[in-house]
Amino acid sequence: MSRLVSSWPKDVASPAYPNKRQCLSGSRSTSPDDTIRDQGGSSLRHDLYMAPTMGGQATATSEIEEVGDEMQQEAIRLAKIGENLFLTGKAGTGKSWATKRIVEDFCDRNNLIYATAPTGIAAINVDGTTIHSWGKFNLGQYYEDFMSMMSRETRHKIRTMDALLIDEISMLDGHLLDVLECMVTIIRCYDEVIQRVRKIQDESRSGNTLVSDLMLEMRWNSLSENGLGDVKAWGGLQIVVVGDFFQLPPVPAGQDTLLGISNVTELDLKVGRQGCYAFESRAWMNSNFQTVELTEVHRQAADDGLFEFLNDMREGCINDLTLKHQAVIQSIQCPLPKRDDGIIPTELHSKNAIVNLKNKEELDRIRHQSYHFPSLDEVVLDFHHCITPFLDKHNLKLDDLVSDHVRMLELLEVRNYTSVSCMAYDAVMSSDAIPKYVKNILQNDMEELKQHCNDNYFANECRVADQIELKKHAQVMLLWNLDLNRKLANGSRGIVKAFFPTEGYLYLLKEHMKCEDKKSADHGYETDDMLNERESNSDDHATKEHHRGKHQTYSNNTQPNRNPATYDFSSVDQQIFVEIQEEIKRLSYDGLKKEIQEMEKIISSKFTSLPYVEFCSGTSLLIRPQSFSKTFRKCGVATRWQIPLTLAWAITIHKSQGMTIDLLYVDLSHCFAQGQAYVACSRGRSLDSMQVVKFKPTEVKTSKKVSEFYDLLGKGKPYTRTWADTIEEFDRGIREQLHKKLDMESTYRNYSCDLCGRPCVVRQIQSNRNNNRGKWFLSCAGGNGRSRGHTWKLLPSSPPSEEPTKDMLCQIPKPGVTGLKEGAFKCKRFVLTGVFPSLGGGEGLTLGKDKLKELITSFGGAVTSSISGMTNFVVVGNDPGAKKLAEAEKRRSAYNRFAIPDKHAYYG
Ligand SMILES: Nc1ncnc2c1ncn2[C@@H]1O[C@H](COP(=O)(O)OP(=O)(O)OP(=O)(O)O)[C@@H](O)[C@H]1O
Repeated sequence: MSRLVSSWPKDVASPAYPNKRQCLSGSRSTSPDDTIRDQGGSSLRHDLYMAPTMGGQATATSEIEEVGDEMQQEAIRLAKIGENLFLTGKAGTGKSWATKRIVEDFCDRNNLIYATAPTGIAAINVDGTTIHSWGKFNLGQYYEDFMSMMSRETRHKIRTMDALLIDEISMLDGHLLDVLECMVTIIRCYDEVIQRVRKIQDESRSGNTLVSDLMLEMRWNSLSENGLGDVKAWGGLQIVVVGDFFQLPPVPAGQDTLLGISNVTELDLKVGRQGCYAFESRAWMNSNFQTVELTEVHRQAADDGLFEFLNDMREGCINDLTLKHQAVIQSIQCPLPKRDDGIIPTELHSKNAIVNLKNKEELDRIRHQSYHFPSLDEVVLDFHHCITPFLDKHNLKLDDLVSDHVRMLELLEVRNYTSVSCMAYDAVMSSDAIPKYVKNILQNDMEELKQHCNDNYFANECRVADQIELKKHAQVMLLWNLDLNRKLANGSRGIVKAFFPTEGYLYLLKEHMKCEDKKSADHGYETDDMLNERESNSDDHATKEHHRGKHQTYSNNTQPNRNPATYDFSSVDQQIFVEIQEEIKRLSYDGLKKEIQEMEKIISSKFTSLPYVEFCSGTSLLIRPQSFSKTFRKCGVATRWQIPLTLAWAITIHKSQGMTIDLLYVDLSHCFAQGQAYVACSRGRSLDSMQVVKFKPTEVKTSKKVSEFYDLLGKGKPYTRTWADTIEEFDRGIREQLHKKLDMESTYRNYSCDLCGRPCVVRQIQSNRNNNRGKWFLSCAGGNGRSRGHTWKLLPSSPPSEEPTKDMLCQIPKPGVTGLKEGAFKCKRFVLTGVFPSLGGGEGLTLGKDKLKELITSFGGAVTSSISGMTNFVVVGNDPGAKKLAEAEKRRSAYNRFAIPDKHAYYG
């Protein structure tokens, strides 16, 4: 592995070459015509605000040069001669710039290179696709079905391509890189290894080990023993990886399966893993990369000390502040002057909740009608894992139960969007053929899963909000990779132009479908409608159901007639109407069919109108709900149907990686990830165009592993720790946790509820609210815990040496300590947020909250966990939840509607 370091002096400005070519990511200038004029005072600012971050890049095209600096040229040369290349360097040194030139160079030579990145927005930055869509695989977290990745199309692509480029490599999981390498090698050397692979797959079916893990093992061990050791890494494919490991790390996979669901064993836990760096993979070790480290700064071109400061931040060297550091910190903390042109800075924050609060503030300034989009949340059990064993045991077939149930619902004309799994769950629960004990087990599993999804996925992890409020002219960001070719990815920015009736859109879709069907009929093909007619004339319903598939029958037939002969579009803007029609015409026949099916589901729920958004790339599109889901292995799936948009006056630091932002405001409070503070600050161009608040040198986190990796790289030595070590460590952690749980359970086994006397159970807090995740608590196994006054007490982090007495548990004071009259809070509902140090809650502990709750209930009040239209008081402590504050604020402005969950939503 070689390492080349630039000899270009940092303080010498690069020569200004004429701009012959447009920047690939392309900024669109804001013409006077673009300015929205019908909105009053703030309109100009809302529109102009889009300009600095177009396409995730605020690059001024006039600065782009045709020729790069010395090291950029060296990188392009190495890629050209076919070397495997690792292109790295500090933020703003022109890695993405050089990457685009490498891709151009391949294209000029008619060589096939695929530019990819781990996220949609990073992929757009290099005019590429995401690594997942390139590989056409659906790995999820567990890489189980390895062979299904190898579609004929993928195989052809991988065999015929010349190079694979991966940008933002710091965010790519090391284990995934190994899986990719294995896949590419096997495909490129298919004939040699396919027999072996089939054998592995057969063997793995009988055992418990994951197919992909076995295959990886084989790739590195057995294959070489069988004379395939000469198979080169990546099967000889050229690899170019680009990125800075000091920036954001891969997202950890988490440990979802620590749920007490039936049939989930300790073995299942093994697959919950932590993210690990790409340089920890065996693929990395064997890729024999030539390393080029870019050192010349292009983003922060001004000689104001910012670049040097950022470098020290990157490497975690700002604990002992020098005078120069102090001068920079002082300067970046100064507020930015207000601009005459109305442009306001792009705000970066560490957490979604803070971003949401800021965006809400900006939204409130717009004087247009609000449109509300409540999500549709579903939880379904993993049927195969949870129910099938019981059905088998009782010699029952799910198909029989489900179709009975479906027919019954059809008779009752129940209009509900739901999945077959939900139906099946209901079918099993309402069937007399299923013994009660099985139903109880399933119900417990379902409750456990629901609780887990509500506390974690729906409350914190899902990247789209449960309630979205939008207005015309709102700045928005897409949360879904809609179409990378049209630069519509997770992170793309846009502005809401209008709202369009969902029924009207469905009407247009169906009208177009009719035209298409007519065209096909004219050409002599049998259309879906003709097929339906033929089927309905047939007496044999069983055949019909078999022919069309249950799911389809279900979702179509339970819908009301949504085929109005005409639709009144008089309230819709003519131009937008035409644009939407044009967009519909772009859909393929299958795409149209799918769109109609999905829209039918959506209409049956809550989405009565849809936002029409103009994106920075120039494309305007009607945005319909998408399903955001998370699979809990062997337990079930949580799905949220929601419009994939979020307000975007402020964005999270994670979304900003790769951007250059001309006018920047950064709030560094609550930074949690390594490299996060560095990524945020390094988006700015100069000291006078950025403001940073809540900067604490001690909060600037860097990864020891990454420092070690770059140290070794500097010495020309390889990094030898692999993700397998990381996983082993992780497994060890889980095992320790399990043992601890057993210890805790046996220590507190004799404890019973203070209120009802039923036994208590030991559990761990799953939600990370108030940083409480992982803390142990003792709660009544029978009642609904704290809210009803049953025992709920935090436990010390490890079991005491002797048997605990009641005194050793956290004590709650008896009521009557205030001067309030009895029943003073009767019929009043309270919500508490934050910590209450004066009542004993500190460092994120809920102890103070418990005491306050006890006091409120002792005076007749009720304490609920979330704010609703019934809430009378929100009691705010230290460090309150931003979400709750925002909700309280919203309710105060007369928003008083309930989102009533659907029967099958299993939510709340
Ligand atoms: N050779 C060059 N000449 C002029 N401008 C350049 C050159 N290389 C990069 N730039 C400009 O410098 C800015 C930062 O470049 P780029 O985004 O490629 O850096 P990066 O190393 O990829 O940053 P990050 O790590 O933050 O993603 C961009 O505005 C880019 O257009």
